[in-house]
Amino acid sequence: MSRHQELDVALVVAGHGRHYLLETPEGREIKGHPRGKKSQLVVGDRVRWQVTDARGDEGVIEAIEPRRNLLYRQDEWKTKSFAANLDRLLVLVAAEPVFSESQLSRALIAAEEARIEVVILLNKIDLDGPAAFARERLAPYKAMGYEVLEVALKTRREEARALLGPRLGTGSTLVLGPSGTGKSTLVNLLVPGASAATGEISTALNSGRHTTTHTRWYWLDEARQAALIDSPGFQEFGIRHIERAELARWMPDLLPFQADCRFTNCSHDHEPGCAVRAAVDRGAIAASRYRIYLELGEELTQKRW
Ligand SMILES: Nc1nc2c(ncn2[C@@H]2O[C@H](COP(=O)(O)OP(=O)(O)OP(=O)(O)O)[C@@H](O)[C@H]2O)c(=O)[nH]1
Ligand SMILES: [Zn+2]
Repeated sequence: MSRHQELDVALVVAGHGRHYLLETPEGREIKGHPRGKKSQLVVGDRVRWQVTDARGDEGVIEAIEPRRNLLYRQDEWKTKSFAANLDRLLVLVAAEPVFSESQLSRALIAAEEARIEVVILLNKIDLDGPAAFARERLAPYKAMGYEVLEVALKTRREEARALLGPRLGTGSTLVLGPSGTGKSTLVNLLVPGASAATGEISTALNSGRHTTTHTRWYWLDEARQAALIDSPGFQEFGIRHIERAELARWMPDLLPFQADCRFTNCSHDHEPGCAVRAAVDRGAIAASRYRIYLELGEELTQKRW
């Protein structure tokens, strides 16, 4: 048993640089400072802490509890963690702007590898033409087993709330979505007062912008059974942490075929007797997904320096 076992537990609900906002089981907010120089804490972490001030609202973080999972991205230069101890990932896409299938696939692969359940949410279905096109592009993802929900977060608010409320009603959900898809609209629909909280943090940090600049945990209900985690936008979802040889394993449409390849270490690229390529040829795997597989495979094969 760890020597920190007798200390109080708290949840990391936000982090800015070297400071963390912790929440006690009673719902009190504590300003937490990690011991040591480098800190690896992320939102969703549970920590053991010890009070350091007379009022009891500041403390030092002594230890981090083991994580159930951690979602992160990794490019050539750095690793960026999104959050820990997630029950699901909600990938938000929209009819407009047209979403990148590569970015979507990257998020799904990272979630599969981290064993985190995924829900794909298509927003702006009030835009008929673009929505039909988006649906078409999402069809392969539905076919490979992903849950795809559809909403118009701005124009059909009650309908969206009725659909998402129960679906996200337990556990922690991280929301990822490119800029302009309606991430703020989603958070504000489900978390009354969220924009004020974002503003407060922006003011405190002098960032002056009322967009999400930090990852933040929001409770969805008073009983604090369900949470939504909002995180800032990013350019590219690097998946350098995925093994090249394992890539197809995290792609549910490729996975069932690879056992039938002639070579057990088939890269599904050029080898004879490749069952994955045969499946692509007869349309059992979407051409777009195979293209993404090849691109990602290439990326993961490149030397790091
Ligand atoms: N037509 C339509 N527009 C929507 C819907 N939901 C959001 N929008 C619009 O889409 C734009 C982007 O919405 P935001 O919620 O600001 O998107 P965001 O993803 O937070 O974008 P960033 O702030 O750039 O990160 C806004 O102009 C919204 O009004 C919808 O259901 N239908
Ligand atoms: Zn193969």
